[in-house]
Amino acid sequence: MERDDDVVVMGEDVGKNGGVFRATEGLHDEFGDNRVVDTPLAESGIIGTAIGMAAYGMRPVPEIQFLGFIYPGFDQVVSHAARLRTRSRGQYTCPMVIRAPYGGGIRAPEHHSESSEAMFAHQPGLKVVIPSTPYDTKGLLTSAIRSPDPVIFLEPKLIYRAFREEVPTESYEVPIGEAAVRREGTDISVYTWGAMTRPTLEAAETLADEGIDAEVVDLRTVSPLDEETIVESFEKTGRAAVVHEAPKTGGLGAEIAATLQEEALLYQEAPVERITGFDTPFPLYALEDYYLPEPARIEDGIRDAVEF
Ligand SMILES: Cc1ncc(C[n+]2csc(CCOP(=O)(O)OP(=O)(O)O)c2C)c(N)n1
Repeated sequence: MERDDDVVVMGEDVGKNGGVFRATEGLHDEFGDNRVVDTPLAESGIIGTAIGMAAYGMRPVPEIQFLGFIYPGFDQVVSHAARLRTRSRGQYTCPMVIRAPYGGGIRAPEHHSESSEAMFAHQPGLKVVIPSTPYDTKGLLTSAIRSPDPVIFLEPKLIYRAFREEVPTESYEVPIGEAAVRREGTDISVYTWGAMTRPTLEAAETLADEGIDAEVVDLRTVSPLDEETIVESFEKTGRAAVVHEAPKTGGLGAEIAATLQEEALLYQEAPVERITGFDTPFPLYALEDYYLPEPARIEDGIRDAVEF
């Protein structure tokens, strides 16, 4: 925001209040009413306004308070933001970043915990980014804001303030569309992202004691997928599991499994395991821990694939 006056933050309570998760804290004091805008509770209006601002050269960063509340603005995202470039044959672009806390694990009520990243990944014209570390969050958000096209930037609520990491004060970019191999291994490739990265790494460490050496790939961007890194890892291990919070049916696990079939069938030694949430609406507190993949369930899934 210091470097580019066109970057404007907007959303429900992002200004004086600093946002429900304090992600925009201090920005209003520093940049004032015109750069940090408290909006009405109206997601369609927030995103629609941001699209207009973006089309005319600004770089709006609207916050949707929880991803589960984006649906009133979904029409704006799909019908307009995603296709402004193609509709206008490149005359207009939509350099907008929609930030939204998402995912489960913090005992929030209905609408606050779901993981609908696959819905956005299925829309051509959008990029969908999900960081899993503080360092990546800053670098990916910077890349997203500088991107000429719309980015859906999903922030896993479970890992806000969950751990600390050194983050440079200077500006840097982490490129969109590049996965990170978080743990190298030779027996199975485990693909995950966001808040599931840490329990997956924990499961991999436990399995290492049993002699199962899992490679853990944090996708970081779920659209476009980094097919090169995904396939390269699989060619080494021949086995795969995908861990995501979202329901299994129609989730990105299916997309990754299909990609492996198309690109590396002859390397495949076992069916691709999908370790996911369940095909139900996200449950209330009592069942939340059961719904979300946790290390023991992730370990079981990986064992199944390795022992097939
Ligand atoms: C469509 C939608 N967007 C966001 C929210 C999250 N949310 C819950 S309460 C609230 C603030 C409501 O403030 P106000 O309308 O002034 O009512 P108050 O609770 O202060 O009486 C928000 C943004 C929501 N519940 N639904």
